[in-house]
Amino acid sequence: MDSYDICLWRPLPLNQEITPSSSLPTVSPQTEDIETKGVPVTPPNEIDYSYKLSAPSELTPPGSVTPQESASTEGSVCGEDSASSDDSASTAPSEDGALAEPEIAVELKPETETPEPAKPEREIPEVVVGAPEPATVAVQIRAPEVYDAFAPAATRLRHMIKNSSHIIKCPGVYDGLSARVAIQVGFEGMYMTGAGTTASRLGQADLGIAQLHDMRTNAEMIANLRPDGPPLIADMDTGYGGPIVIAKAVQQYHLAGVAAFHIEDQVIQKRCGHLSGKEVVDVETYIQRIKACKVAASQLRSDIIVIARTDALQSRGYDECIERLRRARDEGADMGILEGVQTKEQAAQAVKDLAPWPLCYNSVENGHSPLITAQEAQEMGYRVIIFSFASIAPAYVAIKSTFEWLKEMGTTGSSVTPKTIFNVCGLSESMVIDEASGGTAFSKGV
Ligand SMILES: C[C@](O)(C(=O)O)[C@H](CC(=O)O)C(=O)O
Repeated sequence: MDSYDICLWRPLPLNQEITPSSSLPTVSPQTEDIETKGVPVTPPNEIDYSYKLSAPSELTPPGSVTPQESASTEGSVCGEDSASSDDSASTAPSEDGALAEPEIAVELKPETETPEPAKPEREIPEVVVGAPEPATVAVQIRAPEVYDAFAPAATRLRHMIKNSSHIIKCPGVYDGLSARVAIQVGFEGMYMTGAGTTASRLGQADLGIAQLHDMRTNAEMIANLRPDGPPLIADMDTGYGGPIVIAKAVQQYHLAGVAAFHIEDQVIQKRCGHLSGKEVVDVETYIQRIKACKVAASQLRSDIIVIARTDALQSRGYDECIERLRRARDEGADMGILEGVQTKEQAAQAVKDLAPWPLCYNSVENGHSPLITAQEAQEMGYRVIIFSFASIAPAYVAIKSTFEWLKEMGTTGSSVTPKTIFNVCGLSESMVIDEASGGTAFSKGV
């Protein structure tokens, strides 16, 4: 028994103030170590991939096309470039959704200047948190500026949660392209939605159909697009089994490079948290799940962040949810999610009731919860906000309206070039690698 008692590893807790001595050491990449003679290579996080962030003024509000509007707008093609579309297509909403098409200007020369780490375009204003004392402390922690791009994503996310005064906004991504767009736009973190993974990989509804293999392979691909990029929070549903399977799931997510995951208390035959008729397991079974996560993470010496989610609101009420989350917290869960909150007041109350334990808000627009913006969630004291449907919903709208147009007109009317997509998906990264390796794959252009 003793040999299994290896829970000595204690990752940095998220609900305690950190001191400089517990901060990550800053690693300055040794450029000369990775420079080969005659083939100048910059460290991975210093390569100029020549991506340009869109200016906020160029952005079209993503909510500007609702599924209803799209269905009823004959001939409109979501995601088309009106400037270069033909007459009929020019009625369509502006191109690339919210994205200005990046000019591909592949720079194969080594950088002369060290690039700034991606920063949000607009500073998020400092907020005064209206929560009671402990929550205020948890939210206002400002640790020293330490950020190591080479640290595991889990470690980086832990430090981001501890060290930033603003809420970490994570768009839901469900495949490589949506994740690439999140990286291109410059998000600090990403969220792999189980609903979106199930819909896109399996063509199925969020009913517990996706299994560990489906989820892990998707998460692994997304997390490794840019290992030094935005940390990935991934859905782990119910953990896909009992404690042994859950421990395997944690191991697989850890090895996949996932920074954080949430595990819930629904029965294995679960459903989306924003559907009615959810059933939850008893508290002891839920706590077993959390313990299994912590044992596995501990064995792996992993910083992976365990987010305990409860779906008990519908069937057991608010107080039992808070009790479940408290128990999960006491078992070492790093963060909590109260799924499907019914009112803004309830969302704010949960932060207060669980303070200083950090909470993540799951924003499912048009789901069972009220619309809460990132700013509002920040003011309530939430530390992370995930927007589960942020890519799958607009993708559906765009694909459907384009297909309707194609069916009618015999052409998509699209102005997006193949290169636009390839650029987002790392064309220039591949070119840099080829050039630096002495390859000539792109010597005649691309
Ligand atoms: C967060 C979630 O687990 C997801 O898979 O994205 C879903 C989102 C949804 O299906 O509405 C959930 O909230 O259960």
